[in-house]
Amino acid sequence: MSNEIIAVLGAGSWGTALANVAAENGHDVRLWSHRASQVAEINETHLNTKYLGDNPLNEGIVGFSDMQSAVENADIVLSVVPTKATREVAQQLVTVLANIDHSVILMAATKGLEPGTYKRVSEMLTEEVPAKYLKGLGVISGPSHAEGVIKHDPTLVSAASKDVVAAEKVQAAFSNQVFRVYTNTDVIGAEIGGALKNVIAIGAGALASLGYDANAKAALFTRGLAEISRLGQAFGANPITFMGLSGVGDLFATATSVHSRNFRAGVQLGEGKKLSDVIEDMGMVIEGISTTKVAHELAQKKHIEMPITSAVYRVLYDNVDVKEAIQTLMGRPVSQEGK
Ligand SMILES: NC(=O)C1=CN([C@@H]2O[C@H](COP(=O)(O)OP(=O)(O)OC[C@H]3O[C@@H](n4cnc5c(N)ncnc54)[C@H](OP(=O)(O)O)[C@@H]3O)[C@@H](O)[C@H]2O)C=CC1
Ligand SMILES: O=C(CO)COP(=O)(O)O
Repeated sequence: MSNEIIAVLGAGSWGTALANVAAENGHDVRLWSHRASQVAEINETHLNTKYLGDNPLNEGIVGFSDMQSAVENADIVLSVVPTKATREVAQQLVTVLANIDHSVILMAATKGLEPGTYKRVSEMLTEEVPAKYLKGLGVISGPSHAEGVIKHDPTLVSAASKDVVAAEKVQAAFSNQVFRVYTNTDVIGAEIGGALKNVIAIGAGALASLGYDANAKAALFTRGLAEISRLGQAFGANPITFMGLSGVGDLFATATSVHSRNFRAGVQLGEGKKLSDVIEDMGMVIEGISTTKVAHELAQKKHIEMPITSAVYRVLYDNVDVKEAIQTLMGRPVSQEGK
């Protein structure tokens, strides 16, 4: 394995965990954060306490406040900020790449859709970053809680890109005995699966808060995946992708785990907590809250049946009680499976 220079933009839980994987593989890893205090903590104590508690970070990770120093000579750049910060950070990256006249493989590990435009993260990056600065563009997706990755739980993800060489480079750079990267060319499927599973995970948390067991969970996962797949296919995704890591895999990991911010948000909403309090108390991005609105609007616009997404939307945005939302779902006209 060759030694790569890898810049990670965003030092939240996922950016830091991915930086740690790359540093453990012996790469030169630069972790950029917009907060100087966090950079100091990473460099001085090899910890990121706000996001990863007392889990020690590999000492090969160097924190940077200056994006240009982080990106200089980088082979691979990972964008791991929340969806809502993606364009802003991409614009800063473009300024840097123009200054140093450099091109990179750019991968997003963000899972969301842009409000208003309905764009996927890779679409935002394509719009923001001129092709002359790109040696390949793609996404990293799959069932991968930062809390598990940092503790070396065996984890599988996919690196999806139309550029197979770029995806293989990312695969080689990040794979090891506990972190295994598959390549995939279906970027649309990987992104729709990664973004939409968060909506179903909120629903799963709400179900859990009511004490419902395996039947209800299986119903939610199965029909949730059916509507994710319907939306994905409307955008040209390969339906097989939803049977893979960034589909059913990530849905399972997120909708069953207390590590998931989306699942936990669903539990709290089900317990009657106000949405604004749920967001404030989490202190980390809960992507599914915004994605639910985007997906609900998209479903209406494109006439795609997404009843579970609509139910989660009504709980989040219309203050509908979880039990009432479930009753509405169960009271829909009976139908044929496979449609
Ligand atoms: N956590 C996980 O296990 C996984 C997360 N993801 C996805 O990765 C993305 C990031 O998630 P995660 O790391 O968990 O999020 P966190 O909330 O843990 O961290 C977000 C990071 O982005 C920084 N940030 C926010 N806005 C900006 C901005 N405008 N400019 C620069 N930096 C900014 C935050 O800084 P500050 O501290 O100042 O707020 C923080 O360092 C999400 O889309 C998520 O869905 C995907 C797989 C796993
Ligand atoms: O995407 C994730 C795991 O694959 C993380 O999910 P949460 O954002 O819900 O924590």
